Amino acid sequence: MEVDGGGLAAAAIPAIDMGGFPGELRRLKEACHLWGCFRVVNHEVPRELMAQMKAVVRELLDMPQEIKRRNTDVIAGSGYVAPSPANPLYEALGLYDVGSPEAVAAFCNQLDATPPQREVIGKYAKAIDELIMGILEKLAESLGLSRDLFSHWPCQFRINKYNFTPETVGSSGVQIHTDSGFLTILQDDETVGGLEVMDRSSGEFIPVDPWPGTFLVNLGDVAAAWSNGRWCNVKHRVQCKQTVVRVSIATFLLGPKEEAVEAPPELVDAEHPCLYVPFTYEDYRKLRISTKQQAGEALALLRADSS
Ligand SMILES: O=C(O)CCC(=O)C(=O)O
Ligand SMILES: [Fe+2]
Repeated sequence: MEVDGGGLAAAAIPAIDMGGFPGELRRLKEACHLWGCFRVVNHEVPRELMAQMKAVVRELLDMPQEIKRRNTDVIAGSGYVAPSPANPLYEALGLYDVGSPEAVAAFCNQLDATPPQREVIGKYAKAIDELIMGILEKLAESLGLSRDLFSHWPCQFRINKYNFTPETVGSSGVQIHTDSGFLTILQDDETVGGLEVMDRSSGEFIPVDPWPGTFLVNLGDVAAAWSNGRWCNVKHRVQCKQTVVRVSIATFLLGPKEEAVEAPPELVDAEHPCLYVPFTYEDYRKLRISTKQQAGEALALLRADSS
């Protein structure tokens, strides 16, 4: 696949060539350790499908509020998010469990999606699932693990719209947070910037410039715990910098549905004692909501050495 050149900032965040393995393993490992995020380039999701999905998402988000409100929560916070006093510029639609044909059909029915829109959503879900599987395989390999460690973890779509206007330049579209799950595949806006990730070494926010045809992968809190602290959960936010509507599509690979999140035994030894007590993703999600700690701080409550 052809990849357009990235901007200066895109060069700072590691770009991983999906066609470049096993050569890319060392850079992938470093990206997870130092950044908790990376761009994936040269992947197999067709550019045309990415564009079609963006168009469908814009159409759905442009529907009247009374229709969007039918997209109700399946798990806490998974459905429609209306603009609020805390986040007046932001709204989102959500689909929990992208891998379930029933869940996809329910989402499409709620929003009166047309047959062509349904077809695009279905194709995109399949293509992203394959991309996730490919990335997970490489992530496991980068740690010297080869087993299929992540099968049947549910995925959630969230399609985000930022209603940026001239008056809102300089304000926040989404506050600093980490993603709660294992990893996120983000198709950011093709032209409108605003996403920023924290450089852990300096604490500074680095702009993630649009880079059409690529995805940004963010590691979340579950990945930090599962890897026994080898990987970091990237802090990020969205700032209003331009006066144009910004649209992004996030696919979250959350965590195991019923079993506990815990580091595989290969990642625990005398030099790397187990950092976190086992926890279920659902309990962790509730903990983040109840403590209002959205930037990974809630993980500290699950430290094995906390009394
Ligand atoms: O819109 C973006 O670029 C980022 C969205 C995000 O961080 C999220 O949905 O968790
Ligand atoms: Fe996020």
